Amino acid sequence: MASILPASNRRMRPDKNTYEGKRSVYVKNPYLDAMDEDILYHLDLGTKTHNLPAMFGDVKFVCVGGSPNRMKAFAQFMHKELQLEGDGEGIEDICAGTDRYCMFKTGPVLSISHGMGIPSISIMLHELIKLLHHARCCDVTIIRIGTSGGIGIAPGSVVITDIAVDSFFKPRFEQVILDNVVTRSTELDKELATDLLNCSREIPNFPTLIGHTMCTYDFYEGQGHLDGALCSFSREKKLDYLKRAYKAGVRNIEMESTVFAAMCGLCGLRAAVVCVTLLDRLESDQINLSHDVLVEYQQRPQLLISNFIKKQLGLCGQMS
Ligand SMILES: O=P(O)(O)O[C@@H]1C[C@H](O)[C@@H](CO)O1
Ligand SMILES: O=c1cc[nH]c(=O)[nH]1
Repeated sequence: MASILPASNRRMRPDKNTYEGKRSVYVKNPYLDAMDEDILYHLDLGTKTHNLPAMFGDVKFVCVGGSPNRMKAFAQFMHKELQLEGDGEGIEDICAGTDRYCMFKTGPVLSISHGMGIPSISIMLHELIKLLHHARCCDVTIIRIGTSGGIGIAPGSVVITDIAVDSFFKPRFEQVILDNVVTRSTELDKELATDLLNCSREIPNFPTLIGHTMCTYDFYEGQGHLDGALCSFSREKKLDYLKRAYKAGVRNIEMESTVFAAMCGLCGLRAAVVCVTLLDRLESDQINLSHDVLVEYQQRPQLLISNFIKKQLGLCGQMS
């Protein structure tokens, strides 16, 4: 992929953020326009060193997930599904110059890892959103494809999030800015969620539902695990909490959806969260699936999203 800008182009700056009749990617930072160069440090990309419009201008779908290997596997899968040239095995990590995140591009689909938890995905999203903005991308759909703990549903179920809630079951993300707390909405695109659910119905034996997703700051104490290094609550308290979550509409728990929904919503990205559940937290805490089952479960959101993307691109006669 041609990525490094010739010296003569190094002063090139993106145009203003307006694209007639299209939904552009917004940045809401008055300082950005005045910057001579924007270095996307954690992605090892920049506006002077890379021709971002040439590299990424055609991106229409961005898929993100915690694990670098999963996101590479997804890119290879998309390569096959979109019937792109070659076998996709040698697909290049665009962010190879940093080991913070990895990024792969297959046609109009970008696949990026975000690590675990709100701080990690938040840093990636700041730089990704600026990247899409600098590249003048428009009409971008972004989907988090992840794993989660289910509440009261069979392991292996795929949950499409209608709204992300915090540990108090509230649809909000509280961003600490300097020494202020700013509350942001965590609503996701309802039409996109419904389209994804309809798409899932075309896949045989594919348990899928729409529900609230609870996003916590921690895997163990934050999610009521009895198996962490620290645990100061009883089994009864844990179950009482998870049952109250279920009653509030929560069907799964993970660690990124609130900030993902908040940031994408503010920046004009059509966003969805699709996570497979690895266990039912009313039944257990330890994830003891065999490797093969774990791999198969993790592929479920990938299969759904690949079918969805193919449909969107008019390749629906070739569903997996
Ligand atoms: O996308 P992944 O599968 O990494 O998402 C969940 C939430 C945490 O990042 C992690 C905890 O195991 O998995
Ligand atoms: O229980 C789980 C499983 C995966 N990811 C989570 O955040 N929680």
